[in-house]
Amino acid sequence: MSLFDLQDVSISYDETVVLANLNLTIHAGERIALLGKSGSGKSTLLRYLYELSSAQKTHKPSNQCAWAPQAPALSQSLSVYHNVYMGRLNEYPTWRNLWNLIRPFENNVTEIKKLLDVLRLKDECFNKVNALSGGQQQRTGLARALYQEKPVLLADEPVSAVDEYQAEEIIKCLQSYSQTIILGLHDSYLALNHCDRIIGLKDGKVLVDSPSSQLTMADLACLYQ
Ligand SMILES: Nc1ncnc2c1ncn2[C@@H]1O[C@H](COP(=O)(O)OP(=O)(O)OP(=O)(O)O)[C@@H](O)[C@H]1O
Repeated sequence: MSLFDLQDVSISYDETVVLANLNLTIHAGERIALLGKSGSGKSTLLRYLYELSSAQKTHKPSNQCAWAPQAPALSQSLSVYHNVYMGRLNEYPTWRNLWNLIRPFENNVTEIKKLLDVLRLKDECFNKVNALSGGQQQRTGLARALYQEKPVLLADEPVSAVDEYQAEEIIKCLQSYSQTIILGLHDSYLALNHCDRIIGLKDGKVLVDSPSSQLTMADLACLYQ
């Protein structure tokens, strides 16, 4: 089943075309890494896909995509727990959400702590976001997206602020929460080892689009020259 089918799509900011004449089909179950040097358009493409999925939601019960941007909009004066819980606000009635603000529900705390454990944020669960580092805040945004348990996850640089060991753990975690993942990454090694398809952007175009099993690190060097 195709989730996204872009035919000759160009994406612009005002008059400036960032990605031109894209032809991309993305299927359910794929684990895709978007690669390319800074400014090549990875975030632009991810945001476009998320907006497309949001626009399509009138035809579906709900948006099937969770979105973890590079700079998540977090409520700084609330705890990590409450920011993650916000991923599911729409699932519950208002009275329950208000009650949870004062007295968190045990089942939600258990679920969220399990997720925070993988993201190495468990000890921060009830700390306010404004006391966290940039990397911890980014992972809080990622936890909020994962907590939605949507079948598709679009994540922009989800592991840019962690060490390589933790990056591998986090990518595995993303794969266990969502059937389809599309990640903007800077690390070609991680992309080759944890994703099954690589889409490489350069000069406003798709320069590479292949199964990662058919690519080596040397094949990806062209994206950064
Ligand atoms: N809101 C915006 N308005 C105008 N131009 C933008 C906007 N956002 C991004 N751009 C431009 O679009 C191009 C692609 O940016 P984008 O953020 O998608 O790249 P990227 O590959 O995600 O970069 P990075 O790896 O640094 O995050 C860049 O030239 C950037 O300056």
